[in-house]
Amino acid sequence: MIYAAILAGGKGTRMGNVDRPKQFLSIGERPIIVHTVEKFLLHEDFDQIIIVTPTAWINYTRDILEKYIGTDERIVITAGGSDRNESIMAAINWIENKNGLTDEDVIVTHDAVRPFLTHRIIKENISTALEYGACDTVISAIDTIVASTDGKTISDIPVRDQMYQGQTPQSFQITKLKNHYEALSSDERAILTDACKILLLKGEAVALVTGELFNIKVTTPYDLRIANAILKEQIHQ
Ligand SMILES: Nc1ccn([C@@H]2O[C@H](COP(=O)(O)OP(=O)(O)OP(=O)(O)O)[C@@H](O)[C@H]2O)c(=O)n1
Ligand SMILES: O=P(O)(O)OC[C@@H](O)[C@@H](O)[C@@H](O)CO
Repeated sequence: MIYAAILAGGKGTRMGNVDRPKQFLSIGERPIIVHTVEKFLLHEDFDQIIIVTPTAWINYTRDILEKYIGTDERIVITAGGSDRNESIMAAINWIENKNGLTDEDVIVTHDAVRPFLTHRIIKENISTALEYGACDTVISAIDTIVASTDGKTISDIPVRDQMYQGQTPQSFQITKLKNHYEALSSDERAILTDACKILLLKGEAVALVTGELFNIKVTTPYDLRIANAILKEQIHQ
């Protein structure tokens, strides 16, 4: 089976003083999450599209999806977790409880606040996860990456042509992701800001899928302005 997990379980604190989590703010005439869910519904490969949201926002999520998209039997809405990876695991738990898990099952995990992903990115995530067991959507680093372990002086400047910026989707053979996540210590889990590192910590290979510069994550008020500009540009293309 091929599943999508659309990660909308966050609070959006970096968006500042808004009346709802950022995934429900609008770009153009529609909430960000509606733009994102629509991209997945346009893909016939998905057997189920699991949207994880904060418990208090489950009914609201159902209402806005019905208002803007209508109903679709592939859509499931369930409560997210305490952090991004716990939200992914909440989606996997839903799958296991409903359908069980086999080693052939793949999940495409995606930030709900990245509404500009493309059909090609989704297609390549599915095929690459089926072939390699795990993949990450990335773009080549544009700026030179500077590392600092003390936050005061530079500890490293890696070779830029070996550097990439992580985006999403991040896609996996489900049993591989689940088994490795459950084997992590709490210290290992605490440093994670994505899901691919779960596999790396356990020595697994993670393949690259090429993203797009416009596949941005809407995190701050500035990103919201950029996202509206990207939407306007795409509408007029
Ligand atoms: N417990 C969580 C935390 C985050 N996310 C999702 O993961 C994506 C990327 O995370 P981020 O941009 O950090 O979102 P927030 O955690 O909501 O933002 P902030 O850190 O500003 O609070 C978002 O779509 C967010 O909804 C999630 O599903 N469950
Ligand atoms: O939750 P944060 O915004 O801190 O980070 C999320 C990002 O790591 C995630 O969206 C991808 O970029 C992973 O590569």
